[in-house]
Amino acid sequence: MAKIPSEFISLSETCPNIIIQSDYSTVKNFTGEIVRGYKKTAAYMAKAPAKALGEVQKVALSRGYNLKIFDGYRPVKAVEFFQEWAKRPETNPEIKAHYYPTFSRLDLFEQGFIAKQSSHSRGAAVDLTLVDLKTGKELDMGSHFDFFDERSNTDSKSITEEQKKNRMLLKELMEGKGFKNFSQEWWHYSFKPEPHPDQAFNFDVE
Ligand SMILES: C[C@@H](N)C(=O)N[C@H](C)C(=O)O
Ligand SMILES: [Zn+2]
Repeated sequence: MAKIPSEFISLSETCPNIIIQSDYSTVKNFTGEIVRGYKKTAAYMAKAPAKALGEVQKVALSRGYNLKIFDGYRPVKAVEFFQEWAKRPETNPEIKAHYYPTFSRLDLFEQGFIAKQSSHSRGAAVDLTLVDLKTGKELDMGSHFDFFDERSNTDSKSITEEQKKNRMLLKELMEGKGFKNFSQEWWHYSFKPEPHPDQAFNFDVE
């Protein structure tokens, strides 16, 4: 049984039947490695944001969509792992082409796509998308999760009207329950006010 601090709760508890796709607990992410601190497919957040996400899910379900979570709470050790990874030389051109074709690893921090002190570690942020209940498929957002490029900016001019509409639907649902979008990444939302603004956590996702 996972040992989770009392300030946190599993999103599976506050959001019944939520879909969790934890790429960081696999090698299928921008580092090409299992990210430090991710021990299984699970997602946690601080209690207030987790409950607010449950409210988002209720509205989404009533409109024919479920939420798919890519990441919730992120241990400090994972953020450190990202920084160590960025200092290492490029090794896999396929991964680079898939996740950050136009930037170097270090650029990703300088450009703001990856934070050195992340609201994910404070339990306030979530990376997510919408899934159509009828088809079981993700809505087309015009770029995939963790595609670090201008195209992933929420108001990117390089996407279709349909993709823009899908991003705006996610934004409307999230903003309706107290989350704010990070304009550089359509999938990243932080709950405001943060319940633990001065505390970064470091327990494993297990
Ligand atoms: C790495 C990406 N999924 C993300 O969450 N980026 C924001 C800026 C963060 O690292 O907090
Ligand atoms: Zn994020």
